Amino acid sequence: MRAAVMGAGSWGTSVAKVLVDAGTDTVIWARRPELAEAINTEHTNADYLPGIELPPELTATSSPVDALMGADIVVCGVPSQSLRDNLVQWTPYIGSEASLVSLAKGIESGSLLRMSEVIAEVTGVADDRIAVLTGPNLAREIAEEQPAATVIACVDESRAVTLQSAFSTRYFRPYTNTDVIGCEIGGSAKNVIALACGMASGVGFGQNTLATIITRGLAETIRLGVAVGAQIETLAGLAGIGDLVATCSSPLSRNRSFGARLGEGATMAEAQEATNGQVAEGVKSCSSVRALAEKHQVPMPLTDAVHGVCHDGTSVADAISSLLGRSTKPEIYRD
Ligand SMILES: NC(=O)c1ccc[n+]([C@@H]2O[C@H](COP(=O)([O-])OP(=O)(O)OC[C@H]3O[C@@H](n4cnc5c(N)ncnc54)[C@H](O)[C@@H]3O)[C@@H](O)[C@H]2O)c1
Ligand SMILES: O=P(O)(O)OC[C@H](O)CO
Repeated sequence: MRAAVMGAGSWGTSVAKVLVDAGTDTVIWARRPELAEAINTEHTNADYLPGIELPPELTATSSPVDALMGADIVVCGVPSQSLRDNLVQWTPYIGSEASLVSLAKGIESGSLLRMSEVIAEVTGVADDRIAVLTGPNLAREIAEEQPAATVIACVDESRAVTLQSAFSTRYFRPYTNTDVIGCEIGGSAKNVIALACGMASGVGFGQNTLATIITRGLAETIRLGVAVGAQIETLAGLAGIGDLVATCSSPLSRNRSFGARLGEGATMAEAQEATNGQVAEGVKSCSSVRALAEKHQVPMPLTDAVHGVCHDGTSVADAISSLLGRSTKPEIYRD
């Protein structure tokens, strides 16, 4: 097995390390030649994972063609809104039998497609060769080899099992799932809910508020998931509640950190600084998740509130008042 990890940000680099540690021959593509050089010679990626020693077996290149040639597994490790443009460049060099694995947790703006749908549309690859890797996986903790589980989802269960083995290490434990939709909805929605948790924490609210947002965030994620064909069990698992809890609770989360700065009174530009130049997917995906919910007539009040703060100039205080001012309802409802 040979893997190409396309994207040398924090998660692409951690996943490349996992693959090498799992015994999979791996090359990582970095946009900047100097980063590829640093990975090859110093075995570090100081911008994204400072202090982490990468395995010497991991090779890097700034040529997407060199990375993709002969790869059995192509791991898509760039942010959601740049995946389409990158895939257009990569497609001619992707092998006819290769598995494509999406790492990105977002919904494409405009098209409202999930990342596996973007991959299928651009590359023309059939669904049974497209997989998603998602779960409670903060990149730095995985790079530090802290134990964690994840999900590898593919409609072709046997391909998911093959990939499971390519990504299995003594610290990283993948479970298979055939519910690609549920895994992608869980991964995209949790970033938006983590922004809300960050805002609450930035304002100074404690654990009751956070638990309320996580639980009601899961409720609206399940409503959206069910409307687009996800299984509730998936959202009750690692790709749903698991990732939601990790992202909403950790100061390592870029989405939570971004929200926390907004809750403290920072502007959007100031909040961006809290992520050290790394992507906080929920900032853009709150609009596409909201649009997807509107398309399916699914109420997502927390997502609406986050969208209002990030894109409509609503203050965090007004967003909170408006959420608490909504009419009372039963805990469980579907419409
Ligand atoms: N970091 C994590 O803990 C983590 C964990 C699981 C999933 N993810 C998801 O993985 C995806 C990638 O996130 P990340 O954490 O590696 O992000 P990052 O910001 O750390 O790195 C993004 C990488 O993509 C590259 N990039 C950015 N824009 C690009 C473009 N237009 N064309 C080509 N390359 C571009 C950057 O140079 C960088 O190498 C996101 O969807 C994120 O939600 C992240
Ligand atoms: O840092 P975040 O907020 O992008 O979250 C990282 C991962 O998705 C957690 O599983």
